Amino acid sequence: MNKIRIGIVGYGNLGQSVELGIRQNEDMELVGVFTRRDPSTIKTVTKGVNVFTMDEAKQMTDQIDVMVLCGGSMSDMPVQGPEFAGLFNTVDGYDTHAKIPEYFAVMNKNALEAKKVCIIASGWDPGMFSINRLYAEAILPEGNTYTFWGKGISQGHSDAIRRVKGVKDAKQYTIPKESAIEAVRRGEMPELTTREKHGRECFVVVEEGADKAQIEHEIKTMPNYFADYDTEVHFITEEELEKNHHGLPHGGLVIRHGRTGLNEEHNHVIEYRLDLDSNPNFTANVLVAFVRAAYRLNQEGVSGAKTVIDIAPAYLSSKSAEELRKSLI
Ligand SMILES: NC(=O)C1=CN([C@@H]2O[C@H](COP(=O)(O)OP(=O)(O)OC[C@H]3O[C@@H](n4cnc5c(N)ncnc54)[C@H](OP(=O)(O)O)[C@@H]3O)[C@@H](O)[C@H]2O)C=CC1
Ligand SMILES: N[C@@H](C[C@H]1CC(C(=O)O)=NO1)C(=O)O
Repeated sequence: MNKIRIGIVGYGNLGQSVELGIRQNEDMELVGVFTRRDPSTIKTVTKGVNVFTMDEAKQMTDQIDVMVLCGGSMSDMPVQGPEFAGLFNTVDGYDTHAKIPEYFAVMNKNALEAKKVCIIASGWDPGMFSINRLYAEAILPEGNTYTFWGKGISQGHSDAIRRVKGVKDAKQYTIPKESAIEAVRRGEMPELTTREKHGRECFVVVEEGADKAQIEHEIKTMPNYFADYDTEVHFITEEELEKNHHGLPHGGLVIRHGRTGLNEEHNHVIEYRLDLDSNPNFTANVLVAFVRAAYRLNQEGVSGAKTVIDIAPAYLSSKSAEELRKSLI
Protein backbone atom coordinates (compact mmCIF):
# COMPACT_ATOMS: atom_id res chain seq x y z
CA MET A 1 0.00 0.00 0.00
CA ASN A 2 1.31 3.48 -0.85
CA LYS A 3 2.44 5.46 2.17
CA ILE A 4 1.15 8.96 2.91
CA ARG A 5 3.95 11.27 1.73
CA ILE A 6 4.56 14.11 4.19
CA GLY A 7 6.43 17.41 4.15
CA ILE A 8 7.35 19.42 7.26
CA VAL A 9 7.23 23.22 6.99
CA GLY A 10 9.38 24.86 9.65
CA TYR A 11 11.95 22.92 11.65
CA GLY A 12 11.65 24.11 15.24
CA ASN A 13 10.47 22.17 18.29
CA LEU A 14 7.24 21.11 16.62
CA GLY A 15 8.78 20.38 13.20
CA GLN A 16 11.49 18.19 14.73
CA SER A 17 8.81 16.38 16.76
CA VAL A 18 6.66 15.76 13.69
CA GLU A 19 9.68 14.03 12.13
CA LEU A 20 9.74 11.68 15.15
CA GLY A 21 5.96 11.18 15.08
CA ILE A 22 5.99 10.10 11.43
CA ARG A 23 8.46 7.32 12.33
CA GLN A 24 5.81 5.80 14.65
CA ASN A 25 3.30 5.40 11.78
CA GLU A 26 3.95 2.65 9.22
CA ASP A 27 1.52 4.15 6.69
CA MET A 28 3.49 7.40 6.49
CA GLU A 29 6.85 8.61 5.13
CA LEU A 30 8.73 11.90 5.36
CA VAL A 31 9.61 13.29 1.93
CA GLY A 32 11.21 16.58 2.90
CA VAL A 33 11.70 19.42 5.39
CA PHE A 34 11.17 23.02 4.28
CA THR A 35 12.87 25.92 6.05
CA ARG A 36 13.49 29.66 5.71
CA ARG A 37 17.07 29.08 6.87
CA ASP A 38 19.96 27.79 4.80
CA PRO A 39 18.98 24.12 4.24
CA SER A 40 22.62 23.03 4.58
CA THR A 41 22.51 24.13 8.27
CA ILE A 42 19.56 21.88 9.11
CA LYS A 43 20.39 18.33 10.27
CA THR A 44 17.40 15.94 10.28
CA VAL A 45 17.37 12.56 12.06
CA THR A 46 15.76 10.65 9.16
CA LYS A 47 18.21 9.08 6.69
CA GLY A 48 17.91 10.27 3.13
CA VAL A 49 15.47 13.08 3.80
CA ASN A 50 16.30 16.30 1.98
CA VAL A 51 15.93 19.81 3.36
CA PHE A 52 14.55 22.41 0.97
CA THR A 53 13.94 26.14 0.89
CA MET A 54 10.31 27.25 1.19
CA ASP A 55 10.27 28.29 -2.48
CA GLU A 56 11.13 24.75 -3.62
CA ALA A 57 7.81 23.46 -2.21
CA LYS A 58 5.90 24.85 -5.21
CA GLN A 59 7.64 22.37 -7.52
CA MET A 60 6.77 19.39 -5.25
CA THR A 61 2.95 19.38 -5.24
CA ASP A 62 2.98 15.95 -6.97
CA GLN A 63 5.49 14.48 -4.50
CA ILE A 64 3.83 15.38 -1.18
CA ASP A 65 0.33 14.36 -0.03
CA VAL A 66 0.17 16.43 3.17
CA MET A 67 2.27 19.33 4.48
CA VAL A 68 2.48 19.73 8.26
CA LEU A 69 2.83 23.44 9.04
CA CYS A 70 5.03 23.90 12.12
CA GLY A 71 5.71 27.61 12.12
CA GLY A 72 4.95 29.95 14.99
CA SER A 73 1.26 30.85 15.24
CA MET A 74 1.80 34.53 16.02
CA SER A 75 3.89 35.51 12.98
CA ASP A 76 4.55 32.54 10.68
CA MET A 77 1.21 30.78 10.26
CA PRO A 78 -0.81 33.83 9.14
CA VAL A 79 1.53 33.94 6.11
CA GLN A 80 2.58 30.30 5.60
CA GLY A 81 -0.88 28.80 6.23
CA PRO A 82 -2.73 30.50 3.36
CA GLU A 83 0.29 30.10 1.05
CA PHE A 84 0.50 26.33 1.55
CA ALA A 85 -3.29 25.87 1.66
CA GLY A 86 -3.33 26.93 -1.97
CA LEU A 87 -0.96 24.13 -2.93
CA PHE A 88 -1.23 21.15 -0.54
CA ASN A 89 -3.40 19.31 1.94
CA THR A 90 -2.15 20.74 5.25
CA VAL A 91 -2.37 20.18 9.00
CA ASP A 92 -1.33 22.85 11.48
CA GLY A 93 -1.38 23.65 15.19
CA TYR A 94 -2.49 27.26 14.85
CA ASP A 95 -3.34 28.39 18.37
CA THR A 96 -4.02 32.12 18.52
CA HIS A 97 -7.47 31.25 19.85
CA ALA A 98 -9.04 34.70 19.32
CA LYS A 99 -8.04 34.71 15.64
CA ILE A 100 -9.06 31.15 14.69
CA PRO A 101 -12.29 32.25 12.88
CA GLU A 102 -10.45 34.69 10.61
CA TYR A 103 -7.62 32.19 10.00
CA PHE A 104 -10.20 29.51 9.17
CA ALA A 105 -11.87 31.79 6.63
CA VAL A 106 -8.72 32.50 4.63
CA MET A 107 -7.55 28.87 4.82
CA ASN A 108 -10.97 27.68 3.68
CA LYS A 109 -11.00 30.02 0.66
CA ASN A 110 -7.57 28.87 -0.53
CA ALA A 111 -8.19 25.18 0.23
CA LEU A 112 -11.50 25.17 -1.69
CA GLU A 113 -9.87 26.84 -4.70
CA ALA A 114 -7.02 24.32 -4.63
CA LYS A 115 -9.39 21.37 -3.91
CA LYS A 116 -7.34 20.51 -0.80
CA VAL A 117 -8.18 19.66 2.82
CA CYS A 118 -6.56 21.93 5.41
CA ILE A 119 -7.03 20.93 9.03
CA ILE A 120 -6.30 23.93 11.26
CA ALA A 121 -5.83 24.45 15.01
CA SER A 122 -4.91 20.84 15.71
CA GLY A 123 -2.84 19.89 18.75
CA TRP A 124 -4.17 19.84 22.30
CA ASP A 125 -5.51 23.31 22.98
CA PRO A 126 -6.88 24.05 20.55
CA GLY A 127 -7.21 20.42 19.57
CA MET A 128 -7.82 17.49 21.91
CA PHE A 129 -9.17 19.81 24.61
CA SER A 130 -11.59 21.31 22.06
CA ILE A 131 -12.88 17.82 21.17
CA ASN A 132 -13.31 16.88 24.83
CA ARG A 133 -15.08 20.14 25.69
CA LEU A 134 -17.48 19.45 22.82
CA TYR A 135 -18.20 15.86 23.90
CA ALA A 136 -18.67 16.91 27.54
CA GLU A 137 -21.05 19.79 26.72
CA ALA A 138 -23.04 17.73 24.22
CA ILE A 139 -23.52 14.93 26.78
CA LEU A 140 -24.14 17.20 29.78
CA PRO A 141 -25.86 20.30 28.38
CA GLU A 142 -26.58 21.59 31.90
CA GLY A 143 -23.33 22.33 33.71
CA ASN A 144 -20.02 24.20 33.74
CA THR A 145 -16.79 23.51 31.85
CA TYR A 146 -13.34 24.48 33.08
CA THR A 147 -9.96 24.33 31.34
CA PHE A 148 -6.65 24.51 33.19
CA TRP A 149 -3.15 24.38 31.70
CA GLY A 150 0.16 23.54 33.40
CA LYS A 151 2.25 24.08 35.23
CA GLY A 152 4.23 23.79 32.00
CA ILE A 153 5.79 25.52 29.03
CA SER A 154 3.45 26.95 26.39
CA GLN A 155 5.15 26.77 22.99
CA GLY A 156 2.83 29.41 21.53
CA HIS A 157 3.57 31.89 24.31
CA SER A 158 7.29 31.11 24.26
CA ASP A 159 7.32 31.62 20.47
CA ALA A 160 5.46 34.92 20.88
CA ILE A 161 8.10 36.22 23.34
CA ARG A 162 10.89 35.19 20.96
CA ARG A 163 9.33 37.45 18.31
CA VAL A 164 9.80 40.56 20.48
CA LYS A 165 12.65 42.80 19.23
CA GLY A 166 15.79 42.19 21.27
CA VAL A 167 14.80 38.72 22.57
CA LYS A 168 17.30 35.93 21.83
CA ASP A 169 15.45 33.03 23.50
CA ALA A 170 12.60 32.49 25.96
CA LYS A 171 10.41 29.96 27.74
CA GLN A 172 7.02 30.73 29.28
CA TYR A 173 5.44 28.72 32.09
CA THR A 174 1.67 28.70 32.43
CA ILE A 175 0.73 28.25 36.09
CA PRO A 176 -2.82 27.31 37.11
CA LYS A 177 -4.23 28.82 40.31
CA GLU A 178 -4.53 25.76 42.61
CA SER A 179 -7.34 27.44 44.59
CA ALA A 180 -9.40 27.67 41.40
CA ILE A 181 -8.84 24.00 40.54
CA GLU A 182 -9.76 22.95 44.10
CA ALA A 183 -12.98 25.03 44.02
CA VAL A 184 -13.93 23.40 40.70
CA ARG A 185 -13.14 19.93 42.03
CA ARG A 186 -15.34 20.63 45.09
CA GLY A 187 -18.18 21.23 42.64
CA GLU A 188 -18.57 24.89 43.64
CA MET A 189 -19.01 25.90 39.95
CA PRO A 190 -17.08 29.17 40.47
CA GLU A 191 -17.28 31.99 37.92
CA LEU A 192 -13.57 32.54 37.14
CA THR A 193 -11.98 35.32 35.08
CA THR A 194 -8.97 34.58 32.87
CA ARG A 195 -6.74 36.18 35.49
CA GLU A 196 -8.27 34.09 38.29
CA LYS A 197 -7.41 30.81 36.51
CA HIS A 198 -3.76 31.16 35.44
CA GLY A 199 -0.60 33.19 35.90
CA ARG A 200 2.29 33.33 33.43
CA GLU A 201 6.03 33.34 34.23
CA CYS A 202 8.57 34.15 31.51
CA PHE A 203 12.30 33.46 31.42
CA VAL A 204 13.93 35.62 28.76
CA VAL A 205 17.43 35.80 27.25
CA VAL A 206 18.05 39.13 25.51
CA GLU A 207 20.48 40.30 22.84
CA GLU A 208 23.41 42.39 24.13
CA GLY A 209 22.32 45.99 24.72
CA ALA A 210 18.60 45.23 24.37
CA ASP A 211 16.10 47.47 26.20
CA LYS A 212 14.85 45.16 28.98
CA ALA A 213 12.20 47.58 30.24
CA GLN A 214 10.74 47.89 26.74
CA ILE A 215 10.83 44.10 26.26
CA GLU A 216 9.09 43.49 29.60
CA HIS A 217 6.40 46.04 28.70
CA GLU A 218 5.82 44.51 25.24
CA ILE A 219 5.45 41.03 26.75
CA LYS A 220 3.08 42.05 29.57
CA THR A 221 0.80 44.06 27.26
CA MET A 222 0.80 41.59 24.34
CA PRO A 223 -2.83 41.10 23.19
CA ASN A 224 -4.15 37.47 22.89
CA TYR A 225 -1.10 36.17 24.81
CA PHE A 226 -0.29 38.06 28.05
CA ALA A 227 -2.45 41.20 28.40
CA ASP A 228 -5.23 39.38 30.31
CA TYR A 229 -2.90 37.58 32.76
CA ASP A 230 -0.71 38.42 35.75
CA THR A 231 2.69 37.95 34.12
CA GLU A 232 6.19 37.83 35.61
CA VAL A 233 9.27 38.42 33.44
CA HIS A 234 12.76 37.30 34.52
CA PHE A 235 15.87 38.12 32.48
CA ILE A 236 18.46 35.33 32.60
CA THR A 237 21.50 34.11 30.68
CA GLU A 238 21.48 31.49 27.91
CA GLU A 239 23.36 29.14 30.26
CA GLU A 240 20.73 29.56 33.01
CA LEU A 241 17.92 28.94 30.50
CA GLU A 242 19.56 25.72 29.34
CA LYS A 243 20.45 24.58 32.88
CA ASN A 244 17.30 25.52 34.83
CA HIS A 245 14.58 25.40 32.18
CA HIS A 246 15.50 22.42 30.03
CA GLY A 247 12.79 20.48 28.18
CA LEU A 248 9.24 21.43 27.27
CA PRO A 249 6.90 19.66 29.70
CA HIS A 250 3.25 20.68 29.93
CA GLY A 251 -0.23 19.35 30.50
CA GLY A 252 -3.68 20.33 31.60
CA LEU A 253 -7.24 19.51 32.48
CA VAL A 254 -10.72 19.84 31.00
CA ILE A 255 -13.37 19.39 33.71
CA ARG A 256 -17.13 19.38 33.10
CA HIS A 257 -19.56 19.34 36.02
CA GLY A 258 -23.05 18.51 34.73
CA ARG A 259 -26.52 17.84 36.14
CA THR A 260 -29.29 15.47 35.05
CA GLY A 261 -32.61 14.38 36.55
CA LEU A 262 -35.81 16.19 37.43
CA ASN A 263 -37.28 15.41 40.85
CA GLU A 264 -34.03 13.77 41.90
CA GLU A 265 -30.92 15.64 40.69
CA HIS A 266 -27.85 13.66 39.68
CA ASN A 267 -24.41 15.26 39.38
CA HIS A 268 -21.73 14.02 36.98
CA VAL A 269 -18.08 14.91 36.39
CA ILE A 270 -16.19 14.44 33.11
CA GLU A 271 -12.42 15.00 33.30
CA TYR A 272 -9.82 14.83 30.52
CA ARG A 273 -6.24 15.18 31.70
CA LEU A 274 -2.89 15.47 29.86
CA ASP A 275 0.48 15.06 31.59
CA LEU A 276 3.14 15.70 28.94
CA ASP A 277 6.87 15.05 29.19
CA SER A 278 7.22 16.86 25.88
CA ASN A 279 4.64 19.36 24.68
CA PRO A 280 6.05 19.34 21.10
CA ASN A 281 6.25 15.54 20.88
CA PHE A 282 2.63 15.11 21.98
CA THR A 283 1.38 17.97 19.84
CA ALA A 284 3.25 16.56 16.85
CA ASN A 285 1.62 13.16 17.33
CA VAL A 286 -1.81 14.79 17.32
CA LEU A 287 -0.97 16.61 14.08
CA VAL A 288 0.37 13.39 12.54
CA ALA A 289 -2.88 11.55 13.37
CA PHE A 290 -4.79 14.34 11.61
CA VAL A 291 -2.48 13.97 8.59
CA ARG A 292 -4.18 10.60 8.04
CA ALA A 293 -7.58 12.31 8.22
CA ALA A 294 -6.62 15.11 5.81
CA TYR A 295 -5.27 12.59 3.30
CA ARG A 296 -8.30 10.28 3.49
CA LEU A 297 -10.85 13.09 3.30
CA ASN A 298 -9.15 14.54 0.23
CA GLN A 299 -9.01 11.10 -1.38
CA GLU A 300 -12.81 11.00 -0.88
CA GLY A 301 -13.12 14.28 -2.81
CA VAL A 302 -13.52 16.54 0.23
CA SER A 303 -11.92 20.01 0.15
CA GLY A 304 -11.81 23.13 2.32
CA ALA A 305 -10.63 23.99 5.81
CA LYS A 306 -11.62 21.79 8.75
CA THR A 307 -11.08 21.99 12.49
CA VAL A 308 -10.51 18.92 14.64
CA ILE A 309 -14.14 18.96 15.80
CA ASP A 310 -15.33 18.57 12.19
CA ILE A 311 -13.65 15.20 11.80
CA ALA A 312 -15.01 11.77 12.76
CA PRO A 313 -12.52 9.96 15.03
CA ALA A 314 -12.24 6.95 12.72
CA TYR A 315 -10.40 9.10 10.18
CA LEU A 316 -7.50 9.38 12.65
CA SER A 317 -6.99 5.65 13.08
CA SER A 318 -4.65 3.43 11.07
CA LYS A 319 -7.12 0.58 11.74
CA SER A 320 -9.72 -0.42 9.16
CA ALA A 321 -13.42 0.20 9.82
CA GLU A 322 -13.83 -3.53 10.52
CA GLU A 323 -10.97 -3.57 13.04
CA LEU A 324 -12.40 -0.48 14.74
CA ARG A 325 -15.82 -2.11 15.02
CA LYS A 326 -14.19 -5.14 16.63
CA SER A 327 -12.41 -2.84 19.09
CA LEU A 328 -15.83 -1.63 20.27
CA ILE A 329 -16.69 -5.10 21.58
N1 LIG B 1 -2.49 23.68 19.32
C1 LIG B 1 -1.64 23.30 20.25
O1 LIG B 1 -2.02 22.60 21.22
C2 LIG B 1 -0.18 23.66 20.15
C3 LIG B 1 0.25 24.54 19.19
N2 LIG B 1 1.58 24.84 19.09
C4 LIG B 1 2.00 25.83 18.08
O2 LIG B 1 3.22 25.41 17.47
C5 LIG B 1 3.95 26.58 17.15
C6 LIG B 1 5.41 26.26 16.94
O3 LIG B 1 6.00 25.98 18.19
P1 LIG B 1 7.57 25.65 18.26
O4 LIG B 1 7.90 24.60 17.26
O5 LIG B 1 7.87 25.42 19.70
O6 LIG B 1 8.23 27.04 17.79
P2 LIG B 1 9.76 27.28 17.38
O7 LIG B 1 10.08 28.65 17.77
O8 LIG B 1 10.61 26.14 17.84
O9 LIG B 1 9.70 27.21 15.76
C7 LIG B 1 8.93 28.14 15.04
C8 LIG B 1 9.70 28.44 13.74
O10 LIG B 1 10.87 29.16 14.08
C9 LIG B 1 11.94 28.77 13.21
N3 LIG B 1 13.07 28.35 14.07
C10 LIG B 1 13.06 27.37 14.99
N4 LIG B 1 14.27 27.29 15.59
C11 LIG B 1 15.05 28.25 15.01
C12 LIG B 1 16.40 28.67 15.18
N5 LIG B 1 17.19 28.06 16.08
N6 LIG B 1 16.85 29.69 14.41
C13 LIG B 1 16.04 30.29 13.50
N7 LIG B 1 14.73 29.94 13.31
C14 LIG B 1 14.27 28.94 14.05
C15 LIG B 1 11.46 27.60 12.37
O11 LIG B 1 11.22 28.05 11.05
P3 LIG B 1 12.33 27.80 9.88
O12 LIG B 1 12.70 26.34 9.93
O13 LIG B 1 11.59 28.21 8.63
O14 LIG B 1 13.47 28.67 10.22
C16 LIG B 1 10.16 27.19 13.04
O15 LIG B 1 9.18 26.75 12.13
C17 LIG B 1 3.68 27.51 18.31
O16 LIG B 1 3.78 28.88 17.91
C18 LIG B 1 2.27 27.16 18.72
O17 LIG B 1 1.40 28.13 18.24
C19 LIG B 1 2.52 24.28 19.93
C20 LIG B 1 2.12 23.41 20.91
C21 LIG B 1 0.72 23.06 21.11
N1 LIG C 1 -1.26 26.04 22.46
C1 LIG C 1 -0.54 25.71 23.68
C2 LIG C 1 -1.13 24.43 24.24
C3 LIG C 1 -1.98 24.77 25.46
C4 LIG C 1 -1.11 25.29 26.59
C5 LIG C 1 -1.61 26.66 26.78
C6 LIG C 1 -1.02 27.61 27.76
O1 LIG C 1 -0.10 27.17 28.48
O2 LIG C 1 -1.46 28.78 27.74
N2 LIG C 1 -2.60 26.90 25.98
O3 LIG C 1 -2.92 25.87 25.19
C7 LIG C 1 0.97 25.65 23.43
O4 LIG C 1 1.41 26.34 22.51
O5 LIG C 1 1.69 24.98 24.19
